[in-house]
Amino acid sequence: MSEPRIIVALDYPRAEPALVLARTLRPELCRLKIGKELFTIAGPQLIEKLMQAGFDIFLDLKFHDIPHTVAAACKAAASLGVWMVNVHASGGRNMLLAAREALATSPTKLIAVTLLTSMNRDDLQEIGWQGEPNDVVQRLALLARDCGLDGVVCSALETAGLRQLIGHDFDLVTPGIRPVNSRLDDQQRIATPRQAIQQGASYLVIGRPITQATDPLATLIQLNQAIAS
Ligand SMILES: O=c1ccn([C@@H]2O[C@H](COP(=O)(O)O)[C@@H](O)[C@H]2O)c(=O)[nH]1
Repeated sequence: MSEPRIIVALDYPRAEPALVLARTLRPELCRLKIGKELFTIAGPQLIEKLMQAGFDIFLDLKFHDIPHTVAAACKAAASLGVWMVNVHASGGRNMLLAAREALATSPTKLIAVTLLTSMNRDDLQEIGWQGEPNDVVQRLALLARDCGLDGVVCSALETAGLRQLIGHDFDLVTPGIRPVNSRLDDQQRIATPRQAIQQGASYLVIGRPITQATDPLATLIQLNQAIAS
């Protein structure tokens, strides 16, 4: 069986519901993502339990700070044995290089967030970032690649362009995945799972469409079928 391409975002306020959901899912069908909310409350202990259950973990803490601090944080995160960690590409070259250097001998993947999938053109203008979302994503992805990172977080709307620009040896991790007829919630740059894979995404981050489904396992199986066919 090929590696799982879906990463389920466990955005929960406590460990218990995350563990309950994980017990219904299977490591051959998905990886799991732990973000700021759940890690703040449940920490390394929960990661350990989920890894013992066989899941690869993406620790999505999106570090963004001075280079020394981010390097130390990445090292601490990777020491938990997680599969993937991330930083914000907008932290700049020195921060990205420091993060890369900190994980130089680690098997943990290091990727950078380009532009949050909850942001659109107007949001960009308001914070004074030049260009369209696609331009910003390409600029930051090239910077991340130059600094030796393993990939970036972007929306599926930018993946085809990034594949042309950067090629295939670079992970493109895409949140903002919404199956047809599902709620947008706070996401703005979205695509269906199938569109994302067709456009060149390596991994799809999917939270609420799975975690809030009546039957999360059945939904995960359907989504895997949709991206396989
Ligand atoms: O640009 C980004 C970066 C990270 N995320 C995270 O992905 C999930 C998406 O959850 P949904 O419920 O499927 O919207 C969430 O944990 C975010 O923190 C993102 O959405 N966009």
